[in-house]
Amino acid sequence: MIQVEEIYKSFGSNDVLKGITADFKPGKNNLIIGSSGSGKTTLLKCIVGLHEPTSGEVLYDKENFTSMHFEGRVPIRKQIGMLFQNSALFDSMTVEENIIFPLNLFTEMSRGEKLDRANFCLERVNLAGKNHLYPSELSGGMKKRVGIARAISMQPKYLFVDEPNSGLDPMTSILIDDLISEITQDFQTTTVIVTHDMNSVMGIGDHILFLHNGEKWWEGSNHQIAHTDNKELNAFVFASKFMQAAREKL
Ligand SMILES: Nc1ncnc2c1ncn2[C@@H]1O[C@H](COP(=O)(O)OP(=O)(O)OP(=O)(O)O)[C@@H](O)[C@H]1O
Repeated sequence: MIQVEEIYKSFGSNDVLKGITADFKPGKNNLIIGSSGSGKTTLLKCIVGLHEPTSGEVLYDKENFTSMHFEGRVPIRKQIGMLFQNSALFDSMTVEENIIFPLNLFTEMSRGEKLDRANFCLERVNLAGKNHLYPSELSGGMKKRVGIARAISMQPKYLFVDEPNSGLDPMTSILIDDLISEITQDFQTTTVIVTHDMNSVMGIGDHILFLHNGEKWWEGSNHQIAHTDNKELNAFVFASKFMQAAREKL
């Protein structure tokens, strides 16, 4: 479990996060949503240590990550998998080399063990046999799946995903969401996803945090969100005509 306690983050005079407290549980898809500039990415970066919070704490399974120095954080970092918005694959490496990259950095595994792990991960994302392709030979959806395979190569306890659906068509987006959700279930990862995508919210939102102007404005599940009377959340969720029409049927 990840606990975020009273996180504040300012950049100069810009107070971006204003006291966010939340728990993210294992085996759940924890979604952070909110309009542009509400602080979603800043919160994600504070949780993984890419930003230091101005105040407040982040705990990984009760261990205070925020108060640790670089060296102390290494064991927790090794248990973190990340899928970045643009998949962030290395273009000069094959699919297999991309997946093995973290294993080379962080483990003493033999070459055979690394290849076995790469093949297991590729199978898990339905890309078995694509080992020797280069990223330029892959579609956007396939790149995301390779990104997921790399993110799970270290068998992470914690999985962070930034905008998994950006640049994907609706059908592929749903496949990627379902894959992330299955992995969360199968490996009981604590998964934290930043998203704008209302299909994701409705489809896989076990636990949703809605940020508004840097504050936690609402928290609940996808079942609850459809019936909320929170004005700002309603405006966000039902901004499109399609969602307004869908609400009539809920
Ligand atoms: N490194 C930084 N230095 C200064 N200001 C920053 C930095 N990172 C983010 N900000 C500011 O923090 C605010 C929130 O940005 P953030 O990227 O967290 O929002 P977001 O909700 O993820 O937005 P979007 O949905 O558009 O990605 C913005 O005003 C942004 O300018």
